[in-house]
Amino acid sequence: MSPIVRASGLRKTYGSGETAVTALRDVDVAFDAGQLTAIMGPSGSGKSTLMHCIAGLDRADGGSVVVDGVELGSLDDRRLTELRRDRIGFVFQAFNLLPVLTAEENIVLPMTIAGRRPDAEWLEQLVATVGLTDRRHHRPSELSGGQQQRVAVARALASRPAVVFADEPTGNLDSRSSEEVLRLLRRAVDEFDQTVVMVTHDAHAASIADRLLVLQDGRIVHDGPAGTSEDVHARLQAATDQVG
Ligand SMILES: Nc1ncnc2c1ncn2[C@@H]1O[C@H](COP(=O)(O)OP(=O)(O)OP(=O)(O)O)[C@@H](O)[C@H]1O
Repeated sequence: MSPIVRASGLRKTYGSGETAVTALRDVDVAFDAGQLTAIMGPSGSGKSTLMHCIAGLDRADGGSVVVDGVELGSLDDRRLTELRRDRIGFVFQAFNLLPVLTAEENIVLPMTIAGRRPDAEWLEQLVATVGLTDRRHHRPSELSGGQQQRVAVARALASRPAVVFADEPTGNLDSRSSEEVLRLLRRAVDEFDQTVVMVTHDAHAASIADRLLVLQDGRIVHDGPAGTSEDVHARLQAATDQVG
């Protein structure tokens, strides 16, 4: 079975000359379907850059990215936007919900824009799974941070994308809401066979993953099972010590 996402020889440098910063150095990585992967690493190690390049939010300087069988480098901006809308789900630290829309309208928005209607039964299941059945007609300002992030997770899952990218999904949440969001991402993988890739600074969040990638200075320095929070912590420490 071929992976859902594959990056080969990915390179990215910001700026030029003396002030140039190399954020990715020949990164090769593949993500199989139905797995939850956590990406960790010290600040500035290239996590966001890697996620943005493999999610089609930014273009790498070299190498290739294939998502769901499509080589991103071959797409013009319009096609890339369509691929992101149709095949990729996003969860951001800042929720990014539209304030004038209700929870349910936010959930179906990407599909509405694409001119598609979500299957009614699937929508019911999704709203129930994220625990928002009685809040579906509320606007974001009437919801807690945890509830808003659950809306964002449902929105990411609504079109049954090939892959969901979550960038620090618990970064703005208290521990109880974080736990709820993490449990949801885990359920998306276990029950809906969703593929999820999550960037996080939180060792506990990473411990719910199947796989842990650790980045250091634009390279992957660890790739293996996530294990417990303590395991994650030790991996991160080892990667940091190794270079620092
Ligand atoms: N737009 C940009 N212009 C210049 N340099 C950048 C830009 N974006 C990132 N960088 C640099 O590239 C490197 C990798 O940054 P990146 O944001 O990918 O790291 P990160 O691991 O996600 O960090 P953090 O955990 O702090 O979010 C850093 O040295 C950063 O300063």
